[in-house]
Amino acid sequence: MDHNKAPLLSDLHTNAASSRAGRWRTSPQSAGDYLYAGVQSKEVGHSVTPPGANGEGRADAYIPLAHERSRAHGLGSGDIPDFASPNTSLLRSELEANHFLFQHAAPVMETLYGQIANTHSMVLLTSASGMILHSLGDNDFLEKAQRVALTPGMDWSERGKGTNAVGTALTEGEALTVHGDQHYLEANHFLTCSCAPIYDPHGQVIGALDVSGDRRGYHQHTLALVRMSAQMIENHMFAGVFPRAIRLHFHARPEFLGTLVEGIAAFTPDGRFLSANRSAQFQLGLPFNALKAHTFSSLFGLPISSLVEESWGGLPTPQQFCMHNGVSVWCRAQLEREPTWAAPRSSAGTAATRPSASPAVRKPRFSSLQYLDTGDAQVSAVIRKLRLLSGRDIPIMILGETGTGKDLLAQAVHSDSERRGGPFVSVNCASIPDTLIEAELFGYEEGAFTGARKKGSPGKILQASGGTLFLDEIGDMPKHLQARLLRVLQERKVSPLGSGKEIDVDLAVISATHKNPKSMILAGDFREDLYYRLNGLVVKLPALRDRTDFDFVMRRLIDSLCEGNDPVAISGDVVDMFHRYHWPGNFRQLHNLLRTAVVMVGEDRLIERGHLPDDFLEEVGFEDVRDVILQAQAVDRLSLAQNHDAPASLQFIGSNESSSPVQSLQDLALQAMAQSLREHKGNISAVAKALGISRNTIYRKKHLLPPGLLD
Ligand SMILES: Nc1ncnc2c1ncn2[C@@H]1O[C@H](COP(=O)(O)OP(=O)(O)OP(=O)(O)O)[C@@H](O)[C@H]1O
Repeated sequence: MDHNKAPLLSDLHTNAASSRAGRWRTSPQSAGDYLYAGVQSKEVGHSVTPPGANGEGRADAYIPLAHERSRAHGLGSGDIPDFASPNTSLLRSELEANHFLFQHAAPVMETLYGQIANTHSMVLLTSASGMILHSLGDNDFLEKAQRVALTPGMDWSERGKGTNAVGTALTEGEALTVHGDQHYLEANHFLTCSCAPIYDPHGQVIGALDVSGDRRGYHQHTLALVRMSAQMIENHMFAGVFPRAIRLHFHARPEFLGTLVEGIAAFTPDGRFLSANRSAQFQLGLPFNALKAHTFSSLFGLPISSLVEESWGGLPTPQQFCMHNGVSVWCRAQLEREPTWAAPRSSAGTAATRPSASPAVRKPRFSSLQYLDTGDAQVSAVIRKLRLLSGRDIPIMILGETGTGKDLLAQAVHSDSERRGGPFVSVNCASIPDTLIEAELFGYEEGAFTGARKKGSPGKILQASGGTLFLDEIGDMPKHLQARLLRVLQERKVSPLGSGKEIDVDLAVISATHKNPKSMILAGDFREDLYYRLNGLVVKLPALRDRTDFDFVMRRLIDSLCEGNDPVAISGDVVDMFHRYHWPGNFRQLHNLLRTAVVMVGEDRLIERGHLPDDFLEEVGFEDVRDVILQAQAVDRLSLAQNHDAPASLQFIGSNESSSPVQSLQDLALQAMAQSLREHKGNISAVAKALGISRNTIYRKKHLLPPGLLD
């Protein structure tokens, strides 16, 4: 038989999708499986555990096939192996060629040897061709080993020695044990050998790690040790190979991050797959070659920029991602070096005034739930709920003032869902004239009405089939169309205007409104049945003024607006003003304001009061006065409650103190807040109620209040 045709075990596996022979038998049910799978034994056979007892019948299959290949190589089992002295010049050139492997393997071999010392065995490193490059071993066994040529420079390929752990593991691409008489050559029957192939970060077998010993000293844990050590070598090699890569470390259980069994995958700064270690391949359920066609976002459903954003600036906390196969894993990202487009993450508070550390050329903004989860507790809770519903096609209704990011959130839900490959079709029910909305939504046949386009139009609902339909400003949908929409949602069929036929549609529906749907129902403007059809989950986005991550989102917006120019900082005065303002237009307003300011800043790259529009400054000024009046009222309420003769603020204004009344009123208001906080033991809602001010006003004054009152 031609040895090239000699069968591999992997040939027998119908779902062996990998170039790494025989490795991919099944996809993981859970990434946690790898905790065990990564170290499990593939024992060919020995006298303690009978061949085949270790699952899948594979052990039985190795030996006959390997023996068949050995015969095909022209070997006879009784042959005396070639124990001639090793060819030193060949060894030298093989060592040079395998310098990278040797460098990473040598320290691991030492550690492994430490584990097996005094067990009459030795540790061997071989090249991909099966030549022994390095050996460490017990003296008593070494002598015997030398007799069977377990020394550097000797060839242990299947072609040279027939079935043996090194040769067979390299041929099958699988870790395995060959025990006693399972060696093809009788001369090797006194051995027990466990070997794992070593893969380089490009997915190629570059060598093998082996523990060989006297068969009487067999221990069933040896293969697991060898396998783990090979993985250790592979993980070491991984680190320095992709200098500009983004490295992702992941595992189903966060406590396994940073351990030997974590998955490691590398991506280019624009998200292309570079490499993955064994655990990563196992967890992703794809072999190396199949992964090459993937990107970070096709595997993790997120743009790589959001990962950079999350992980930049120190040791990031692990984040939970859902992989393409539905398995959820904890991830930590490491940047080998800052990609030119990475925007540094700033923290909340004063850091918001800091400019980026380097020119921030960001990729276009992406939409994903992860991207939007920037630290505000209410937003995080919304995102948590949406993640739980992901993939269930439960209708979602997003509430929130104008500009709070309802549209962006809907896009994020879509791009994190299994429908992300399908269309995301947005219809703004408020911006389409009543007369056209029906045609726009349901489509029309050619000539269905005057002004209709020549060839007709499929309509937004049909366009969204296979993806997500986003009905923005659903509260503005004309009532007569609400019934029609309800029918589409119930029956999942659409009938274009002027056509008698009904077409099946398959879509997820997200709706949004800045209005209060319940009040609209009460007022008779919104059909209750449609509301209940749309509100599988209702989530509310907070107003910008109420967000506790204001500083972070502001900083991120500024960074994205700098777009490759020098970074821009923002003065403390402006930040304070932003904190005081109530932002009726929310993100949209902040975005517009900052866009102008970033263009207007001079060479000192600092946004100051003068870079803000006059009407905005006027409004802030008005709000400041209103704030003072509110605070004065709060003080008065408190003093009246304490039976003072006259309201404290009025008493004060009537006195002849020289300091500014505005400043002093603020002090009084602060005192009132502090006192009330003490009385209500820090319960902000109770204080807000008692003083007649918003909770947010209290939060905004946090930095001016005595420490410990508001923690
Ligand atoms: N979390 C965020 N970070 C930065 N920008 C945001 C964020 N959310 C929204 N934006 C920006 O604010 C603007 C308004 O967002 P979006 O259209 O999603 O709001 P909306 O609530 O749907 O508004 P409307 O109710 O008026 O339709 C967009 O430019 C969007 O990119």
